[in-house]
Amino acid sequence: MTMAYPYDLILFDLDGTLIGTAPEIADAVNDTLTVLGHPTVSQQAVNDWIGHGTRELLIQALAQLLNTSTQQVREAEAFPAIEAEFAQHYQRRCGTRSHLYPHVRETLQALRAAGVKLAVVTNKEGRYTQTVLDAHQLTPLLDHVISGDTLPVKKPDPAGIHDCLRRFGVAPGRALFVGDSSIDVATARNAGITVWALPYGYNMGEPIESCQPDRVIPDFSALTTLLSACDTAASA
Ligand SMILES: O=C(O)COP(=O)(O)O
Repeated sequence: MTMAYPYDLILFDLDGTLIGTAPEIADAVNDTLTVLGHPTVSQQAVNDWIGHGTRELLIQALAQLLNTSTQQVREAEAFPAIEAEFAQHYQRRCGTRSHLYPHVRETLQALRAAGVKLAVVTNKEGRYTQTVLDAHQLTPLLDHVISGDTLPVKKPDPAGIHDCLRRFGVAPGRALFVGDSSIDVATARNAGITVWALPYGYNMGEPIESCQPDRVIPDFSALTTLLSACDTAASA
């Protein structure tokens, strides 16, 4: 018998939820800073800057090093060239030091086999999203991917979720967001869908409980167990 899950569509954040990407993001940022003749930044600092896309992360790193505002970095004449330099390093680093979190692949496979539509909604720019997903052979398991530059707005704007709901003809009550940060919780709340959160990702240094997701789940095996329990409860 095919498992009937309580959700027809599950949307996943990428960085810190499906894949631990922080080490190779730090490598690319530090490659860039080294070329520019700046000191490097720590892994912890990079972890805490993840969330608004790699462009914003690079801006934060430069603002800290140059002791200036993010606005000034964003508007600096030299910034486009720095971003282009970073792009080369990040494309090269993508997939080299990231890792899939435990039980992610089996969970996505099981959900897909049960007919649940699966999508990624990330703030990471599209070209890097694709490289990271391909490096971990996740692309064939996903029905749709929305990156930080796919739409005119990114998370916490709910447009990415709305796009997926429309695309798959799913009502908000039948969709679940699984993420690792306050940005993900806010995005799901803005779209009016349920949100479960993992505690091991990147939440700008804050414990995930402080964002008040509907549930905190320890890992992906718990996700399957909880969804199956919902099924048992529904059919009891
Ligand atoms: O690239 C980022 O900063 C954030 O990416 P995420 O939305 O997948 O967490």
